[in-house]
Amino acid sequence: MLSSITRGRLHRLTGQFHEPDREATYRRDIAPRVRRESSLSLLVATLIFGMFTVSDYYYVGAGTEFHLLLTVRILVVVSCLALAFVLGRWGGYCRKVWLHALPLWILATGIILLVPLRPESLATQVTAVAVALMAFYLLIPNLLSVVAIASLYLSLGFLITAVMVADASAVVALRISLLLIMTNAVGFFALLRLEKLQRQQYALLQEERVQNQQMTQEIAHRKSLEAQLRRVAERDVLTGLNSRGHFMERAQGLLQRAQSGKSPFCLMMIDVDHFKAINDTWGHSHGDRVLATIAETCMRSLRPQDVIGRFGGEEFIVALPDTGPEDARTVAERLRQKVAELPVREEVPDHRVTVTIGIAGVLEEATDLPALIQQADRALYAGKHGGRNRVVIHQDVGEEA
Ligand SMILES: Nc1nc2c(ncn2[C@@H]2O[C@H](COP(=O)(O)OP(=O)(O)OP(=O)(O)O)[C@@H](O)[C@H]2O)c(=O)[nH]1
Repeated sequence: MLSSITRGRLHRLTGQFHEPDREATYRRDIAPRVRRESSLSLLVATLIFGMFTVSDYYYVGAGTEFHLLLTVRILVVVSCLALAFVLGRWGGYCRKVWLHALPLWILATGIILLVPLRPESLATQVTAVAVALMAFYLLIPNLLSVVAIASLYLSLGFLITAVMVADASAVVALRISLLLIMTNAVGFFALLRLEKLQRQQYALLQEERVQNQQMTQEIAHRKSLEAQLRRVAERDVLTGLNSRGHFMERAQGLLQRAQSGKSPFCLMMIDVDHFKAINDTWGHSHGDRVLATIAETCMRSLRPQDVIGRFGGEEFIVALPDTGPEDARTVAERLRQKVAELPVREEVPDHRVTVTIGIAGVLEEATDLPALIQQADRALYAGKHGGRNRVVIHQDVGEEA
């Protein structure tokens, strides 16, 4: 099915694209194929032309005429073979159209020259000319104008020679003319159709390529948008830590791995003490900077395999794989101390920022993440209740760190 893309874009008589640029691109794209096919067709046609030496001998026998015929055939064959080689290597279809036309003219001249040398076999030669014309039209691809002109030259040249040299009668000349007109017409329209079909196919292919390219670009754009969205969803804007949702996903994975590998796993809830007072006294922007500094401090103090996220407000959450409660306490203590020593004098002058940390460890196999969070939260609450700036493990809720 041909789309509207190609309809009306091809010249009626040449089958070429109306737009010169498009035609030039088309020719450039098919140049290697045309070169190959032209060279091969020429090779075959030349060899067939040469093979007719046998029939020359049959018609004229060994003698001067035969030698002349042989010379013509050898000249045509040698020059055409050389041109077939040149075409195959350098026959640029766009710039060197004359190179494609030349062998056709040589072949046509060779065929015309046979008439005075073998006038008695005119009938056979008419058939040979008709076959040669069809071969020109059908075997030489994508060169309609070149082929049409060469065919016209062969037809007229043959007709004139037949009348002038072989003394063809008016009736015979008329018959030859009709046959050649018919052969030319059939050949021309067959090649015209072929040229149009090939260009239509090419145009459709181009269109498809453009669409595919657009689709690829669209897919790449969407993928990059998706990645951007994912990054936004996974990160907390203020602190750069994992967002709550992303933390839950990652922590869930770590917990499952710990449970199936029967390795210890702990969860830490970190809450900034009296943070409301910081906001109220120095403003939200100062509060934000304090939160970001604490987040950075925590992140730097953890191991690469630990996962930290912002749980909400001034609360952070940490998953510690391969860590038992006592080791988690050590980590938490280190964190607590580092926060307490933070140089945040610029943000909150004369204020010592502290955090309270609640820890829960997996004791039973069935413990799930929400339960663990609840336990850590309870420990945190106990820590707040117990005076803040401390670490509390869930199993010893009520005790001070
Ligand atoms: N600047 C800033 N403040 C926030 C943010 N998220 C939550 N807060 C504030 O953090 C404060 C938390 O206050 P509370 O829950 O009363 O806790 P607290 O004052 O830290 O007291 P304790 O936790 O009991 O020690 C609230 O005033 C929130 O508005 C944030 O992203 N930036």
